[in-house]
Amino acid sequence: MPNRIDYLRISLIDRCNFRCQYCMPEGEDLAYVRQQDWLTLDELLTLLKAVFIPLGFTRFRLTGGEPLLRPDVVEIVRAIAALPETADLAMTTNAFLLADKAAALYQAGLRRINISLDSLDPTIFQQIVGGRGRSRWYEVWQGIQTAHRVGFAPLKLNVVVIPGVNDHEVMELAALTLEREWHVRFIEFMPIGNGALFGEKGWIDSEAIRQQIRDRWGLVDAAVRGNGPADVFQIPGAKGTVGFISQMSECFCDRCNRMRLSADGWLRPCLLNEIGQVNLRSLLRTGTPMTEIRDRVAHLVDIKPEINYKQRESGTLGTYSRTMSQIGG
Ligand SMILES: Nc1nc2c(ncn2[C@@H]2O[C@H](COP(=O)(O)OP(=O)(O)OP(=O)(O)O)[C@@H](O)[C@H]2O)c(=O)[nH]1
Ligand SMILES: C[S@@+](CC[C@H](N)C(=O)[O-])C[C@H]1O[C@@H](n2cnc3c(N)ncnc32)[C@H](O)[C@@H]1O
Ligand code: SF4
Ligand code: SF4
Repeated sequence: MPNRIDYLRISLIDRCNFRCQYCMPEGEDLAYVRQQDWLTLDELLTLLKAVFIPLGFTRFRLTGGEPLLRPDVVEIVRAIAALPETADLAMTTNAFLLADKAAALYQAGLRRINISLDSLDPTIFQQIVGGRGRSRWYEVWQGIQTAHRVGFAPLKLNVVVIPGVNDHEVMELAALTLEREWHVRFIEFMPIGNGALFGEKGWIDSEAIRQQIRDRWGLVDAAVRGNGPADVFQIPGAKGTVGFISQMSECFCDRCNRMRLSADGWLRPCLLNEIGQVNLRSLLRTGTPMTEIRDRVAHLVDIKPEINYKQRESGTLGTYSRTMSQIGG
């Protein structure tokens, strides 16, 4: 029985205020989508109401680039949260601008937020996210604290583990869950965004990290689940959980439940396979009847199992014309 495809990751913008080494390294020349090519709020709502919701999509995640750079992000949240069919609305952000925006986002109806935090050391953090001067770790930490205070729950922290860069911090990051109701997820580095860095260092198997945690504190299965691919565990007695997103060492494509919509309206059936993409913005703007657009998307949903990524065994991925920041992770 194929999985139900009901989760849409919506990238609001392909720009970012960070330059994470593993995603959009400094110095790399990226062609950004022109602002007039962004799907407008009206176009996004039209697609949700007339295409995605009728096809059974009810769970939505706003991502980017950095979604908080999108000027109308609060209005977008309010509009999607107000749709009666929305069963879940979440955001993935680097949290640099979150301290100022957390309350407005919460009031607009956002309840769940995943934040990238690759290091607890401001110097290492700055090395990972790029930029000079005072580390931007402090604003991010402030953003996380504010989100917690405002009431976002579950609050998840995403850590991309880069061998030789932040892997020595894994235990300290896992320890955040002991006293706080936070959910720390370790993500295996994927070779999309910075092939050179990946080539040198590769990824660390989730099981190796689990074993370190098990040896120190013990580890049991946790009941808390998200919509995504994380396997979730808990240190006995901890308030939060530790999750593992193991796209390199373990395959979760057989439970894939999602598609991705880029800021300029390209619908992408699989993160790691460029086959089958369709430009919904262009269909919309050329007046294609909504029934026809819906049929095109319904067809993609039907054939998604054939498109889903299958080259995992080789341990390498293809070359991609769009990187993670452009797709939304
Ligand atoms: N290969 C692959 N990786 C994914 C997929 N979905 C999420 N990921 C990875 O998991 C990371 C974190 O995802 P999030 O944006 O936090 O979303 P999520 O894990 O789906 O969210 P929850 O609903 O909270 O479980 C992404 O940046 C990717 O690295 C997917 O479909 N395929
Ligand atoms: C592309 S970012 C967009 C949202 C936001 N800017 C952020 O960083 O949370 C979404 C997620 O992709 C992850 N990511 C980016 N490049 C990656 C890579 N090469 N391998 C694994 N995860 C990656 C990030 O860590 C982040 O959790
Ligand atoms: S991971 Fe997120 S914060 Fe880092 S460069 Fe990519 S889009 Fe920006
Ligand atoms: S790689 Fe493709 S098929 Fe596999 S989980 Fe990610 S989006 Fe789904």
